[in-house]
Amino acid sequence: MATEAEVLTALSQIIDPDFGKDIVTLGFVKELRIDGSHAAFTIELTTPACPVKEEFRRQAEEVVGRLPGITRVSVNMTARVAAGASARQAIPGIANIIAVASGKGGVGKSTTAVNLAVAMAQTGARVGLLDADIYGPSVPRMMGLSRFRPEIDVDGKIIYPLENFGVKTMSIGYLVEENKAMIWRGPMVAGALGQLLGDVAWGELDYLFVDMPPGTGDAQLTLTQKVPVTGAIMVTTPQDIALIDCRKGMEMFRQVHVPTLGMVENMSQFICPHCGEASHIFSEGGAARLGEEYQTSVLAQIPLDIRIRELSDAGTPIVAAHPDSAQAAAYCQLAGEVARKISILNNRRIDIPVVMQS
Ligand SMILES: Nc1ncnc2c1ncn2[C@@H]1O[C@H](COP(=O)(O)OP(=O)(O)OP(=O)(O)O)[C@@H](O)[C@H]1O
Repeated sequence: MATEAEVLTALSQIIDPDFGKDIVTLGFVKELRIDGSHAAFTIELTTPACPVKEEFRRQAEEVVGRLPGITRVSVNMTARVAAGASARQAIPGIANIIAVASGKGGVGKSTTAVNLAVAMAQTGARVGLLDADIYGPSVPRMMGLSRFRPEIDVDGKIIYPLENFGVKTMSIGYLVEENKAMIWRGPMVAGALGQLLGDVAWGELDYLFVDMPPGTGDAQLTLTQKVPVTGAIMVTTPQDIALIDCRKGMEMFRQVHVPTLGMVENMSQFICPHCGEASHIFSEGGAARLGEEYQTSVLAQIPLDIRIRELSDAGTPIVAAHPDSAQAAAYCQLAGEVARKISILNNRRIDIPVVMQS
């Protein structure tokens, strides 16, 4: 019969590529039990969106299954998302707040935020989406919730988020007529956003995405200082004018010590639906070059695609409407990359205990 120590030694051959350590040392292996020839254990990852989740399961079954005396291996894959340092102090229950930002307007920031949030929720993570784009809130429409109004408790102190596609959402668009918010100045915007964060019954969330207002003005700066952000994602198109503004956005985050998790190159290419040829309508390669300069990477390239636009307009993000499409796969890749980057960031801040639970 194999011993627990032998199973752990076998499992210590599995290396997490992001942390550069084996999964036993990282404390991922839990609840190990050996019952005759049956070995059962849990692998607890740092995110349910882990891109190598299935690979870990396969390797674990293989290395333990090879041990003499073991004929059956049961691996239970779970995840516990660690809280980012800033988020941990600020809003109880919300582990990580991620700003989805763009230097330039109209580059597809909201479309990206919405599809990213839905893709992340599909992995089993607990996800919220805060529409902080006070001047042009798009989340209600893109999430198919524009006809609904949130419940507010009798004292007017707690606002309940509206949920669709597994994502809890809040938007100024649910509460204020659009043309009223349009004329708000920076401090009012920051005040309203503070309220949307603090007074909303978000519950327990692994990731709260914030669809930021476009640009790098005062309102954005105040917001990044007010909201305890774990990291920021910059959405850009590949054209020079958008990249110049993207650079300004990254500079702004640098100033307020918010790490940039990476960039999303939206509308990166257009695939002709008739002949299948790819055209780089907004140029190519620019985001990668900017990424090198800022020591950050392009997390995903999203094509310019008519269905992405049509489905956003219709209130069913493509990730929910066609989860098996190539377009949805690009957003799922983005979700995996974002989760990875956050895990790496939070792992640097906390000491992972090397304690086994049995
Ligand atoms: N990859 C894409 N393919 C096709 N259309 C897209 C894509 N991304 C965004 N769009 C469309 O481009 C328009 C602008 O997108 P979106 O509202 O997401 O941009 P934004 O950067 O959030 O804008 P704003 O500056 O107004 O906040 C929308 O009509 C949207 O449907």
